[in-house]
Amino acid sequence: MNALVTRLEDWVEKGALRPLDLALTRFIHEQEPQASEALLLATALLSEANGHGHVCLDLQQVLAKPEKLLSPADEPEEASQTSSIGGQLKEQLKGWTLESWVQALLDSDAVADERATDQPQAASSPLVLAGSKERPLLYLRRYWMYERQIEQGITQRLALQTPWSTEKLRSLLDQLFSDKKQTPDWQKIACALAARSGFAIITGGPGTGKTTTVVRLLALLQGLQLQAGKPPLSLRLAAPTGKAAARLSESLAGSVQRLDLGADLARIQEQIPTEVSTLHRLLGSQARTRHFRHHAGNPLAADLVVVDEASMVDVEMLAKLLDALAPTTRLILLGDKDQLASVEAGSVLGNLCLEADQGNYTPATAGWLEEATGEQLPPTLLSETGSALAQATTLLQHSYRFNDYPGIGALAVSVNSGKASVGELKGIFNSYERKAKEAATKHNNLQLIKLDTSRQQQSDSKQADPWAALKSLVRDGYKGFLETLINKRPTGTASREELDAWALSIFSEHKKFQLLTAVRRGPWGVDALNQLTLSALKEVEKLKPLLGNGNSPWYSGRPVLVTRNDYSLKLMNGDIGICLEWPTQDETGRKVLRVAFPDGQGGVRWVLPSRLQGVETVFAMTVHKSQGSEFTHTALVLPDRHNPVLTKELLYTGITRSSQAFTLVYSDEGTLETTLKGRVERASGLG
Ligand SMILES: Nc1ncnc2c1ncn2[C@@H]1O[C@H](COP(=O)(O)OP(=O)(O)OP(=O)(O)O)[C@@H](O)[C@H]1O
Repeated sequence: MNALVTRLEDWVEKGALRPLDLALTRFIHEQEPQASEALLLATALLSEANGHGHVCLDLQQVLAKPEKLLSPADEPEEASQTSSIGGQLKEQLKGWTLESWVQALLDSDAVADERATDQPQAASSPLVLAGSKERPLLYLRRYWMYERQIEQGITQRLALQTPWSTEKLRSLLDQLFSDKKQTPDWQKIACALAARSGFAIITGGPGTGKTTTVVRLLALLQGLQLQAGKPPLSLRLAAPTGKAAARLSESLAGSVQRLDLGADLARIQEQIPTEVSTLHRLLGSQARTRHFRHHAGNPLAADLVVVDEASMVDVEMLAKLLDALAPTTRLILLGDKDQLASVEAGSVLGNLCLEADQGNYTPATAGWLEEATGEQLPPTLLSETGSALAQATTLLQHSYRFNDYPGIGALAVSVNSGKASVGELKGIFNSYERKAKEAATKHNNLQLIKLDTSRQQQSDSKQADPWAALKSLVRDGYKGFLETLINKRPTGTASREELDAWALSIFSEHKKFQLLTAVRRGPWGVDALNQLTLSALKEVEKLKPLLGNGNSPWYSGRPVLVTRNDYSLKLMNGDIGICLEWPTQDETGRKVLRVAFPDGQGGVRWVLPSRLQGVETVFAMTVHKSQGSEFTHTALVLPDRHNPVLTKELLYTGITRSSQAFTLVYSDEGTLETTLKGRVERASGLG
């Protein structure tokens, strides 16, 4: 036993386990001094797996592919150490069978056997064995409870009956979708299915009309309500981050305005909310606790809740949301199932959408849809045995966003298919670069840059800078934003309105380019790329005085990302602000630096730099953090060697952050290949 604990300590030292994983293992050992190695190793591996986004530990997978465990999330320099740790883990597991491991776990009081029950027990064992005989899953009880809450909350809502007749639905749907462009009209189908059920999922890639559809759905539901002479429904909209909430709010306002309802339905328009809050705010987060103001004992007052960017919602958040809703409150999840999953444990939207590509609509659903919408489902999407969830899920299939920029759409589809080779990827880049040249457009819609960073090792100073192409890209990308900062700066007597207008024009320029990185640490991580960008920008003579001398973290032009919610400053995780130097000086004659943030209502919030606690420079941003945001041009930099975070989902998410142009920067062909083949795999009992 001591040998195992020593080994675990060694793994912590080498960064393969977190101190937290060891602490939990020690806790179990203290509770049960006779604990078996099987229990202690399982506890350490489970805790580590939770840290990497798995909701549970799939014991069979551990035995089959131990090398998939204990890999640091984004530190390539530790990969070699990890492989030897992988060897030690294999040795540790030698001779273990699934049956013997399960039996050893069940022999312990720390593990409760819940394989045969769906009902959460009030038992106190910290660990739960669930799943099935063939696929036993080990959970921390908390996570097991979350999954059960989600299953129950969804099942309960799927059983809710629609209060509206098919004729009434059809009549209003026909009015709302009189501009049919696709056959079948998936947006109309999504509205009908979401109106039929107490729970629905509307998923689709970028620009497939999720927001447009939800606005029409809200108009449909509010319209049916008002036509029945009832008071308007209470509708609440939320997103996982402040950034995503602000973006949805903006696009909803536009979509609601564009709704063409005719005079008789115009009053519906006034009853469609455009205000979107973060999920934390919706549920009433409380300082220093995991608990929310709203829960089963104090449910949220709403008839319907819509959650956008649901791919970013983790298992705990969804469980708490469902817990905070009254059993009759309807829930609709919107999001792109193919995007990266949440940072925290779980890949809930992906798990719930496992059947979405196949449709699996029953003949009964197809018949009802034909009556309610006039649309016919393709026979290939029908199944006699489709689940209840499949009947409430719609995959929007046609992207309207990339009509003018088809290169990004083509690239996203190819990467998402999981079948693209490096050769095919290069083919797509080449063909769109060529098209851009033929059309003589200044900016390429797609651009592929290969850096030869192996030359970095050589000390020959006459060698060209291996990072030159990347530096030139960021100089070009951030030029407009920094020039607006310099050229449009108001004079010393500027009014507050003029300062606000200046900041707003800087925000809109800043959204035109964003450098993305796959990893947080190391030479390809956020810090290194922030430094590289800063030094590249300082090579431009007129930008030098602007960007400070390195003595202070605060300088004019520093873009910052808020990394934790600050309710007193009304700043949310994901908000981006820009540090600006006011044209006036303070009473002591010093420069006045303020960080400008969009206030969400078209104005500016100015904050003293010293008041900002959780912020980081964001010339470069991880793809994870970029979720829920969109930029005119994004450039994604891949590291030069393989790393477990490099997956097709990461690449797809990076590509789809771009609205007009995308640049991929890589230096190693093999890494690009493994990225295209990599998959986010997260153990879970859902789906
Ligand atoms: N049925 C339609 N007919 C014509 N244009 C449409 C239709 N649906 C959506 N669009 C247009 O496509 C664009 C993207 O739509 P929308 O914002 O609703 O998509 P989304 O899936 O929410 O996008 P995102 O990926 O940004 O979240 C918008 O300009 C919208 O006006």
